[in-house]
Amino acid sequence: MKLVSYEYAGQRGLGKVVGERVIPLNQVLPELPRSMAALLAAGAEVLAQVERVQVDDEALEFTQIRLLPPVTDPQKYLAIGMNYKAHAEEAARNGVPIPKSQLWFNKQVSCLNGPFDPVEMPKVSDKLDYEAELGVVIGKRCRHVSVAEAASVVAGYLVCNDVSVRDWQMRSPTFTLGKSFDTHGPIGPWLVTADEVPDPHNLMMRCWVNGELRQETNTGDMIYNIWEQIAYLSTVMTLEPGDILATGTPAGVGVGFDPKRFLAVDDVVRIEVEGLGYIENRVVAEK
Ligand SMILES: O=C(O)C/C=C\CC(=O)C(=O)O
Repeated sequence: MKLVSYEYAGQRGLGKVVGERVIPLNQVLPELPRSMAALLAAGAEVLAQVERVQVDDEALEFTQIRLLPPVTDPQKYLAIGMNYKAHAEEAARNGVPIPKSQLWFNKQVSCLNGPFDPVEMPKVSDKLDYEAELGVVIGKRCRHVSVAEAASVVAGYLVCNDVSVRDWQMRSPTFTLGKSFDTHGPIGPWLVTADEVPDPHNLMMRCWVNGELRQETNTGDMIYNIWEQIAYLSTVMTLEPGDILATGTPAGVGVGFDPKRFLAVDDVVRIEVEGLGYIENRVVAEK
């Protein structure tokens, strides 16, 4: 299934994508939770009910709705740095040491943004950068998950742009502030449930800026794979339904070029992951 969060006539709801249309799930199933994290927490039986919903006259056209981040209310949005070899090497050229273990940082959930919404160029920096990433959405409350069990706690996958403000990122070893400006977490366009992604470690991922290809990889090139990431994180913390993990960006980020190629106002960043669709965001000046 492809599940969306959307806004229509001033109301927010959950939808299921069928072909070119979106079934307004909260209209068809009034008892259904209105947020993705709550829907995932409701469990397999409720999701099976959603699976059975058929398209009818109530279905909306994409032109009628605004897509929101598929998960609008995660408890956590965590991202791993330097998780593709060629990217770790380009970062090392900028003086960022190659990590000896998984390097995780927070993107504050307040940075989440819709798949086609504008991304702001901060007033305080012009070092704005893009990072194409495969996103994982957790489907079950879990702790101490083994590598072998990790696939069973995944609800699905989506496309992420881990937008980064490089000077603010490097002001502190946690990266957090430079990764967390408002609007700097576009995700989407929908959550593709795990049953429709037979091998998340074999997906082509690409990023274009104004039509120019900047990043291209296969997700099989990750240093730490998704199952290792979930096992590592869940050693430390309970993961909750709706939590989002960004699984690393490949080589080709703007700060990796010589001279550096940061984003400018009016640039358009498009990121596509095979089987998951694409997100596309224009850079605008911060209001
Ligand atoms: O300065 C660089 O070259 C890149 C630094 C950090 C990489 C990063 O943010 C990541 O998410 O990976």
